Parts: sequence; structure tokens; C-alpha cells
Amino acid sequence: MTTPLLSVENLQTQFETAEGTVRAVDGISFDVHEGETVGLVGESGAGKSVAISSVLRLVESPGEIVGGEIRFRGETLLSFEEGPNGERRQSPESLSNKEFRQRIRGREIATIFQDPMESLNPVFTIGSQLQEFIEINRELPPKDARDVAIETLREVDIPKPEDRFDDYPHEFSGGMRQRVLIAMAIACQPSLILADEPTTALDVTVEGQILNLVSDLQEEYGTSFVWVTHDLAVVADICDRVNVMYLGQMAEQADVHDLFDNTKHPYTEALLQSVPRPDKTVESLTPIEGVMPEAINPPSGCRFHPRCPDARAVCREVNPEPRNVSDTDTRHNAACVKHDAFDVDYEHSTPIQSEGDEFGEDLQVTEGSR
Ligand SMILES: Nc1ncnc2c1ncn2[C@@H]1O[C@H](COP(=O)(O)OP(=O)(O)OP(=O)(O)O)[C@@H](O)[C@H]1O
Ligand code: NI
Repeated sequence: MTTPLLSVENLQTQFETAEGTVRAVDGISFDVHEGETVGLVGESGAGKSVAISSVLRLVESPGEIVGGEIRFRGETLLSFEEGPNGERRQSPESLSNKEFRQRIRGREIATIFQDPMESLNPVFTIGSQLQEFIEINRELPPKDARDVAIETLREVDIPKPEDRFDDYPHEFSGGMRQRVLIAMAIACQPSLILADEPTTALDVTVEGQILNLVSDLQEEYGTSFVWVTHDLAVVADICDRVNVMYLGQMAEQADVHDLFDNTKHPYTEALLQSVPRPDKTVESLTPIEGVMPEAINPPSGCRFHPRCPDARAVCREVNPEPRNVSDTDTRHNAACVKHDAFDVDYEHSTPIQSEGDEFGEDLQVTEGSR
């Protein structure tokens, strides 16, 4: 196996709030290989954006990365060690924020956010913003940066880029603005682009065009992507591999086909049942029962157990790490103790009623052992 382009191990990012500590990302691991598009999916609040911001070192106070390791092409970007008083602190191999900004962010690892109006400054023209970004990150003189900017706008299919160069963001449609952000992301020919729901706000047709554009660019440059979305149709369309997050942790990680056709985690199953698929009528869609609990006070054991149709007593006790549960050569990780890879005697554990069951909360505790 070749060294992954990006490797994230046991990443932990938390927010100290008045109500307590929010463990938004609570020990997730994932890899991205060269040329791959990796999906990061899960319901709102799962920790997808915090995970992306952590890799980019854009987590803002009161948020803080408190543990884990991030490597890029084998180089340690961030890791932790134990200090003299047993405290956890950043290890000396970690890149300083300054180095990270100068060498990695924008150049090697770029990003596309959901809302172009937040990423683009309304008082400057599209062209001047792109040009400035290129001047700074590629250290080009203004004239050359301008040429590259126009070329890049052409590459993301902005018609007549020389003419549109002097337009302001409000003169562009939502789809066009998103193309500008993509132009900014690819302007330094990064090897990895982290995209946080970049097409969610767009209508379906425009979204389709943007996804096609991204596939074309990927073919041309071999860029790797991490694509954050809660839309499984988009995942099916563009991802090679998928990571499913639930309440700050990884539930399932698999090749896109295995994830859809050989689902191993009840949460993923529930996600798949709750979205329209061509082979299902709308009537047969089942929403996921229960609300996602707060990251501030997650359920004991497996975090999904209160909503899980397969939950048994043991699921209240054990919070499983994802393990390989594949029946083929291809790795397929699931964090669910119903699989044999977990030796916790799930078989003999008493089923518990999930919130979604017919009689709801009244009958929730049905353990036979009492
Ligand atoms: N600045 C903050 N202060 C406190 N908690 C935060 C902060 N930012 C995020 N969180 C919490 O971290 C958790 C993960 O949030 P995150 O935005 O990563 O979710 P997400 O999976 O990206 O959801 P969405 O699909 O809605 O974008 C949530 O519980 C959220 O409330
Ligand atoms: Ni998000």
C-alpha cells in the first residue's frame, strides 16, 4: 500500500462552551490517497465541517485540536506528545501555523466552502481577488498573476473571462460564484482539495454542472478531494470511498459500491433508507427515527444505540472503534458490535427498543435480565 496523501489519525477537536465541552470531532481516522475523491457524510452536527477545518487549521476559538495526528505525503503536519506534567501538547515535529500557512494551505491543500459570498469580498472584483490570491501563493508578478487568473476562470467555464474579470461578486450568479471559488482552489494546482458542501445551496442543474466540472478537473490534474456532503446521491456520483460520521465519530468507511450494496452499519443503513433512490418509491422512504443527540452529552456506549433498530444491551456499554468487517479483500470498516470482528457476545445480548419502535419511549427498557 502506498503512503496516503493525507492521513488523519485519532483526531480530536473540541469546543469549550459555557454548557461544557463539545467533543465535535472525537477520535476520527481516515486516509486520502492520490487521485481519490473521498466522501465525508453524516447528518447536521456530525462534525464534518469541524473535521475539515481541523485539517486546514481553521478551527476558531473556543475550538481547539486536542489530540491526534495529521500527516501529508508522510510528513507530520500535526501531532501530540505528553509534556513533563503529563499534559498533552503539540509535538515539536508539528508544523507551526506560519509554516502551515506558507507551505501547505492554499498551495498543497486548498478548500472550497459552501458559501461563496462569505469567501469572496463583496467590495473587490472577482478578478482582483483571484489575482491577489495567485500573486501571494504562487509568488507571481501582477501581470503574470492576472494571466493565470483569466486562464483559471476559463478553466472553470466562466464565459469571456477577460470581460468578467472586473465584475463584482454580486454580478455573478450563485453557480458562477461557486466556479470562482473552484478557480481559487485550483489556482495553485494543489494535490488535495477539501470541499465543504460546495453545491448544497445550488439548484440541481447547476449542481450537476459543477460536479461535472470537478470530475473534469480531477481527470486533468489528478487532484484528490475530500467532499463533505449530506447528499448520498452526490456521494454515489463522485466518490471513490466514503466515511460516514455520527456524533463526532466514524461509523463506517468503505468503497462507495460496498457502502451502498453491502452496508455494515445500521446508521448508514438508516441514512440510505431516508433518501430517495431510483429503485424505491417515495412512499417507502423511512426517515431516521429520533433526533441526533447533542455532541455535548453523547449517549453512553455506541452513540447511535438510542436510534438503532439493531441495538442490544451491550450497545449501551461498548463504544466501538471502527474495525475491518469486510468479507472480501477490500477493507470495509464498521463501528458496530453486531459484527463478529467485535468479541462482545452481541449474539446473547438482549435487544433493546430503539426510539423508532412502535411503542416509543414507554417500552424503551426491555432488558430480560432484570
Ligand atoms: N464555534 C463552536 N462552538 C461550539 N460548538 C461548535 C462550534 N462549531 C461547531 N460546534 C459543534 O460541533 C459539532 C459539529 O459541528 P459541525 O459544524 O462540524 O457539523 P457538520 O457535520 O458540519 O454539520 P452540517 O451538516 O450542519 O454542516 C456540533 O455539535 C456543533 O454544535
Ligand atoms: Ni458542516
